[in-house]
Amino acid sequence: MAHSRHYLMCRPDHFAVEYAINPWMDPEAGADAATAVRQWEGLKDAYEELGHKVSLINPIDGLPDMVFAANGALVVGGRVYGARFANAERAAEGPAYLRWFTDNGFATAMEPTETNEGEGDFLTLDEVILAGTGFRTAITAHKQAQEFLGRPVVTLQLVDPRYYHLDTALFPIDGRNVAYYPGAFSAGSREVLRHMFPDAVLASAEDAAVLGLNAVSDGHNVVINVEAGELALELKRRGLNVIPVDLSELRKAGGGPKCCTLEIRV
Ligand SMILES: CN(C)C(=N)NCCC[C@H](N)C(=O)O
Repeated sequence: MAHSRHYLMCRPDHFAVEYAINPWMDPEAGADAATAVRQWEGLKDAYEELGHKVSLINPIDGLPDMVFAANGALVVGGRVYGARFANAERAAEGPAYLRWFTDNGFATAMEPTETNEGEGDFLTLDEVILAGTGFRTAITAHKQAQEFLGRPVVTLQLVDPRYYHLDTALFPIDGRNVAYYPGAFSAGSREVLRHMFPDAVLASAEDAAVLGLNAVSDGHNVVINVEAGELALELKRRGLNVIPVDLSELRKAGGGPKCCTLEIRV
């Protein structure tokens, strides 16, 4: 099918909130792995019903955030730029994801020297890769990714700790346009976004606060957190097919649909 995508996902069998590395996480409140698995299955089913291919990486006991596959790498044109996590709690995920790619025939794979959290902070459009920095991914990784992937990388400065990854504050609607929450970005980066995307969808603080920007679009269908009502209406007004999903359990760790989804672009 024309809009078919290939996604890598990781079943949240070992999901938990045991540490706090972002403001959404409260280890005292915890989270329920069984509920997370059920909600995650709903997301996987939604992709498969849309005709997308889903591959799975085995979850590893002791890595409760491994469900957030988007952070595991950045894959463009079949080249795999590996992740190097900012926090020790997730450090082992980088090599695990890179190994999945080398085991599955991706010969051009790079173990990065610079701190970066994969598609959490790198979002790929047709002509450019947008890259977040400020909380997790180092600006030096933007340069390294550009050199390795041969695509222009545009740096965007994140300023609100609740929106610690670029993909919590912006998603590509298609290869040329995006939706974003302006409050997550510095004044200079807001100007860059206005300049690059004059027709962007601007999300409200309320929709950002339910991780409504952590959505996955194939250019026609947008899989988005069910609570992001106003944003969903605007996307529908623009002719997109909106598929709401409930990932409230995973939001307790600071993640949504996009966090659970690593796109494999060959
Ligand atoms: C948007 N993406 C990929 C994410 N925002 N990922 C969720 C990571 C959550 C994890 N507890 C962490 O803080 O790293």
